[in-house]
Amino acid sequence: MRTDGATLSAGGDAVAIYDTTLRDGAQQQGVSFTVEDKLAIIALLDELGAAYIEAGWPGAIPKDTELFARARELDLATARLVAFGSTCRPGAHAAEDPGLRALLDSGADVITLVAKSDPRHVERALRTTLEENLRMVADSTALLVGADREAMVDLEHFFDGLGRQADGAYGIEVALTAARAGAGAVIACDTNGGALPGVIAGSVARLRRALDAAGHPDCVVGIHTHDDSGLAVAGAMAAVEAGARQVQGCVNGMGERTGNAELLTIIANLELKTRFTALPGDEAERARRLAELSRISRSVGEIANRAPSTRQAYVGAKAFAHKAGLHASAIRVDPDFYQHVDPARVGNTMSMLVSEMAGRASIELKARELGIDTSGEGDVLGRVAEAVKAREAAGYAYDAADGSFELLLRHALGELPDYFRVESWQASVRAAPAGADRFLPVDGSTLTQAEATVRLHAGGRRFAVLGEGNGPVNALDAALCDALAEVYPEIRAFELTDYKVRILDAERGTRSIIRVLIDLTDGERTWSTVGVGTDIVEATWEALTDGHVVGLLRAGVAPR
Ligand SMILES: CC(=O)SCCNC(=O)CCNC(=O)[C@H](O)C(C)(C)COP(=O)(O)OP(=O)(O)OC[C@H]1O[C@@H](n2cnc3c(N)ncnc32)[C@H](O)[C@@H]1OP(=O)(O)O
Ligand SMILES: CC(=O)C(=O)O
Repeated sequence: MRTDGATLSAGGDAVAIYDTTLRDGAQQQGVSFTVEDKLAIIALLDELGAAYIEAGWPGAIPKDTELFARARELDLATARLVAFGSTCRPGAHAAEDPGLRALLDSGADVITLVAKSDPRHVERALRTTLEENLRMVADSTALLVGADREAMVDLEHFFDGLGRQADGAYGIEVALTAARAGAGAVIACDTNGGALPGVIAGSVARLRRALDAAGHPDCVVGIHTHDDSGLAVAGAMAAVEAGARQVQGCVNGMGERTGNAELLTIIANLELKTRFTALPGDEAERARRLAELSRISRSVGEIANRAPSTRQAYVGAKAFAHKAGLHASAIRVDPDFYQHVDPARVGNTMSMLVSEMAGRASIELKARELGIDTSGEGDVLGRVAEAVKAREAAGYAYDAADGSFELLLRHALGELPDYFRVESWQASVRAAPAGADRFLPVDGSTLTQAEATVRLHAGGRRFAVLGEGNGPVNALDAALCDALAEVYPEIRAFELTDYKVRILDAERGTRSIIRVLIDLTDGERTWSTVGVGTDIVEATWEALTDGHVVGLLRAGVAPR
């Protein structure tokens, strides 16, 4: 029984999830999977419960030929591996087509063939007749079926073709030809990503009716959409409503040009908002699989070396992050007021962002998220909200620096531990030696040298430490770390993972206010801090010292 959101459909049914991250997803600029990458993603998709994983085009791409050879050893729990290819060439017999032979030799027991279904493409791109294209589809499909393979046919440019033809019959005829030859599924492809959801729904319904009327009720209709109009998921959902029972897409919306339909969003939509099922198993089993969506998104992103968008529906790191004070005040009563589903159902979490848009409720909820009890501290909440607004007006940005916010809050609550006290710091940069060639090849060394001195008190002792580095920030960091590590050896594990600088009033040029945001990790936890100043080193120093305090706090270190 689904409880979240609206029910989009009255009739229940199972929709087969067909992942094409490894084939169409790999058609995205900058994506290049190794065989090992593909094997790792196959394992993740199988864990998730995809019905089909289109893993590549053996015969056309050598790595995919190797992948299918190695995949023979795989023992997949839910998924079936699909080899992708095209129909035979015009004028050639399917049985003699080297491409089809390679698909059969791949050992894949499911094979999807792409076929032209728009007369314009048949006549101008394939340079053959409409009849010959039907013959190619029939022969190629029959060859696969005759070899005991499950055959599917992608109807390339299906919607463009139907839209342009006076009677719109050819795309349907290609589908019926494939079904007659034994195809188990015909997939309506919005290859150029230009079709609107209403058009997709109407055309898919028409295709379904045509197959039924021709005596092929068992031939599944699939949908394959691209995001060129920003409507790939909407188109796929509309197609399911209209009778499609297989949905193709890619994890994190990877794919050619603007990408394919984001498959995880479709799975979540189907499972949480319709009566259709997208994952295998009973209700408890499907809920368990659904809760893996966020992890799968991140893992595939890591393997592809393309971090998913933090704003990605359902699974993005910020998909349930709330910034507006009015939202927070209602969320305090019930998170459902500003969330379309419970984030836990897709393995995600809610988070509060504190900024100039915060009210007391935002501060209270963020404090709760940080494990800080603010009950009975109504005045403090108000004061902190005001302080955040005033400091953001001066250039700070707390929604990207929850570590700095924690310090502000703990200070207001009188709970900020006194780890160390800075007496003074200074940093200097020495210019390149006279006569040095600034157009020398870059070899990792720099032409400038920097040093910094930090004087501070910690653990009842005074430290005066000189640091050297390849820049003033690096030198300051070295000096601060050397001084503090005498008392707090824990900070040796702290590592800077990101450093962002922003000029806040660019029209003032080099006299501008500078904001520095840094991300730190101790290998277990990550946190962010912010510093503001008229000087980049001054802003960095603030972010850096705050970063060390937050790190000690989060590691549970007591002041020494
Ligand atoms: C919509 C999609 O995303 S479909 C997936 C597309 N994916 C890829 O193209 C990735 C892999 N492709 C490749 O490695 C190569 O393009 C190959 C090996 C398939 C073909 O390479 P080549 O033989 O050098 O041909 P080329 O790429 O120049 O052109 C494609 C040929 O296939 C033909 N073709 C295109 N679609 C089809 C089809 N559905 N059925 C049969 N032939 C087709 C074209 O007309 C063209 O024929 P031509 O060589 O007589 O002009
Ligand atoms: C088959 C395919 O990838 C397309 O038509 O977009």
